[in-house]
Amino acid sequence: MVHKDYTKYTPMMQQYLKTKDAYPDCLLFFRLGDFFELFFEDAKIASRELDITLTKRGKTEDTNIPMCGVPYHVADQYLAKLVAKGYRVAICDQVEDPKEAQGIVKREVIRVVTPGTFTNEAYLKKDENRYICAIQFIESSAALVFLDYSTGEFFSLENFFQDEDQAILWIQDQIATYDPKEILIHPDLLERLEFMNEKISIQVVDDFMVQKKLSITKELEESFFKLNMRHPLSYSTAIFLLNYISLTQKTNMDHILEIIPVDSGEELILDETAKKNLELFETLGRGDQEGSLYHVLNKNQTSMGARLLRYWINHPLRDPNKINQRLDFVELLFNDLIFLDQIKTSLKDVYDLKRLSVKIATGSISPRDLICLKNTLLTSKDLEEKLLASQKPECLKFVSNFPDLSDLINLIENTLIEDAPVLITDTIFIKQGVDEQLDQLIDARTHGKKWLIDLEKKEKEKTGIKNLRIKYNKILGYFIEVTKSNADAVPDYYLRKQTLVGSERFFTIELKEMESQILGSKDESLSLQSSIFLNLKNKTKDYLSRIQYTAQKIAELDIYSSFASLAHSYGYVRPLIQEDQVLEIKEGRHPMVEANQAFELFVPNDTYLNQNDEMIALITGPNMAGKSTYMRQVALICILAHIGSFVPASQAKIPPIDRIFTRIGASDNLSGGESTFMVEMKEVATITKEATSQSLVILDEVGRGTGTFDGLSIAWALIEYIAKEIKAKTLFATHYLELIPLADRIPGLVNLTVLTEENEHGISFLRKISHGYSNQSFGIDVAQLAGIDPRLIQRAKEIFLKLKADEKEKTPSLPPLYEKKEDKVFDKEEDYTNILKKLARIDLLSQTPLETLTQVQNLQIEVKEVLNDTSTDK
Ligand SMILES: Nc1ncnc2c1ncn2[C@@H]1O[C@H](COP(=O)(O)OP(=O)(O)OP(=O)(O)O)[C@@H](O)[C@H]1O
Repeated sequence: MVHKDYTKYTPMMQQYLKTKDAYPDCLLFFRLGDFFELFFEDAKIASRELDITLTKRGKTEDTNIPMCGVPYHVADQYLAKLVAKGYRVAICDQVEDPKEAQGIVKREVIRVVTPGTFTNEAYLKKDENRYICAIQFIESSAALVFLDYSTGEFFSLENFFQDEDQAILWIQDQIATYDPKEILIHPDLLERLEFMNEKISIQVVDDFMVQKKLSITKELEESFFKLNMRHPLSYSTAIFLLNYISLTQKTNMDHILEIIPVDSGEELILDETAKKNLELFETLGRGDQEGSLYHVLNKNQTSMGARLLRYWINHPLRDPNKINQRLDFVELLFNDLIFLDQIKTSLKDVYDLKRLSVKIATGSISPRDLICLKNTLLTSKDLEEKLLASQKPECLKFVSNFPDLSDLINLIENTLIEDAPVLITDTIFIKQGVDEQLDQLIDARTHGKKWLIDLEKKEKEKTGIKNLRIKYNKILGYFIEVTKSNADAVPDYYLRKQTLVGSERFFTIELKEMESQILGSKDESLSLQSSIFLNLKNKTKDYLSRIQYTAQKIAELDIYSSFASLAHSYGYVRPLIQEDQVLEIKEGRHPMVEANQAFELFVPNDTYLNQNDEMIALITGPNMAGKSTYMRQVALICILAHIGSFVPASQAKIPPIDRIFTRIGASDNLSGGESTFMVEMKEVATITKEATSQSLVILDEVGRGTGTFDGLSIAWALIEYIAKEIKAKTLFATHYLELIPLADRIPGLVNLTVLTEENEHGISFLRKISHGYSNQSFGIDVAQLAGIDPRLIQRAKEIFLKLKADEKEKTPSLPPLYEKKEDKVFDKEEDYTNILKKLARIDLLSQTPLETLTQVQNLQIEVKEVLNDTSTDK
């Protein structure tokens, strides 16, 4: 609602309404004295969302104006709640001293707090970045930029797509990876995207035009220049996002030093499905962080390390050299426990430099923060010295470009006392010797205090009043207090100031004079300290890029030491990264199942996959045997190796992998309007379109979501397709026993099974993978273990025996094997004869109509193929 007629309101309300009308999509926090107040509709929303009392202030046309408010010094606490619920809040503060104001105090919106730009670290998750994102999709090119304003981390991604659906999928994958809290997007694109996370705040942008000239650092300008050369769409998207930040934050952005273009060609790609299925950040069932890969790996001492680890897991490397560089460092720390311990101990004291950087840039850093910065920089110097002293080549390389921040350390150390406060008050926090005038003022204050003590002593002696005290409060200033019983003993020169129930308060001319000296020096020293501190804050800005770089180095070191500790705790080994496309794991374990298994010991298993005779492993075995665990374990070991971690195995050779695909049940999207089977088929479609011979494919029971024949046929055809067309290393778990004989017919396909033992008590799981197959599912035994009513189990057993007995003793006729067209030597006549022979062999009397139908359908396909080939021949 726009309030056109302001005249019926008081001047203060008019000021409020004009400001509110300029920010219609925000709640307006309007500073009145020590409170931020909200009025009208805003007040109703805030009182509901923040659970604060709704009151009223004044009236308009006989109706009360609703009002509620929050104390200004704790406003962030309420802002955090509002932005978490997706609101934007405009902060309208007093921009002149009320004492100097003529008429109504001048107020302006100093900042708009939005879900993606809220930076108070007390309310941010320590181990998670908080991104704001802008997206553009123009003529087949899609660009996304992600900025964590609280740390200055800035990334761009750009891709070209021929297929629009693929572009949408890609955009959604990136959004799921970075999990932004706020998105700037064009309405047309918004319509085509499906946001799983409803908490994301969406800002619809009709036009990505830049409205304001930006003031950015030289470093950022340079990286923008490079970005514009390679990815112009990302460039314009990034400029727009920064423009938005500048318009809402109304402050500088000097902590944003570069934009990093993310090149997916250099990464092992993990789409959202794979991340979910492999439980990289949360468990499948309850969505808990505990039990995820991130949780097992995160042994970091610092928040910076914990956040960087998230990034590394989301973006595993593909280049063996880069992976080996990380592994070298982990190995070095792994082999030197004392050194590892020293580094971990030092890292414990490290402060979050990245989140400090936004405070430095915006000038909101406190004296206490600067002391923390100085101490962290001292620790970083100490770490650098430790690494240098080790004389190890990896360490020397790591510290070779460590920035020198000694000047800044000295500057802070020489200016601030160690116990510096969070808020600037009149307490002294600037060191002696920094400013002569300040020293004199402090002297006067100290002298004044001593004078007061002496005066108290002198007056006690003079008057003989033992409990005479000199006290101070804000209203009366300094005064002499005596109890009522001694009031008669006070001398004439005592002037009465206040009478209380049990005491009398006086002053003297002498005391009044000293009071103005002491209080004057207090005010003066406060303003002098503030200006010295302001100067220090400004100088600190010059060191921002070096501070950011140090933060990055500390975060990396933290992860390396975390990986080394993890390797020790769980007995991980360094993987060998080799290009020959052989994946070989000896005694591999599942990192999360192993870490969470308190009672049962994890049974290790071997894996061998190559690009020739052992490319696809078909895994059969009873329910609950451990098939899914085994397949996930292989994928997780590959991911661990690609992020530079040791792996849970006794030996591992891992080839560079371009992408891990997973098709594992239970990830249906019913709320998104798709059936379980449709989701399954979409995932299979992605695999067939995008997997390459360097991919790892995990397929768990593909086809089980539909009728047996459909499901079996799809599973069968998929195995053939992977073996012939894609040649990706694949693990395929199934209960379709009909697929087992395929190993004899499809080169590269091998059968694996999980061993079990049967005894008089039923089935026991050995969890051991072995070559071979299992043609029993033991589904009823597992149902019994699950506690299903024994009567139901008994009946199921009877039905099972009956069905088995009815089964005809015959080898099912198999459809012809898939053949690649170019391999086929074309002979029309011979083909027709073969088809006719097959038709003649169909045993109409002994098989079911459905079986006959399937066989005829297959023959029909073959006939069509021959006809097609003939027509292209002509
Ligand atoms: N190697 C192992 N060592 C110890 N426990 C294991 C091992 N593998 C699996 N398990 C445990 O066995 C249970 C079943 O494993 P999993 O889900 O992998 O079986 P499955 O064969 O895929 O079953 P289904 O066919 O019913 O899906 C899990 O709880 C897991 O923790």
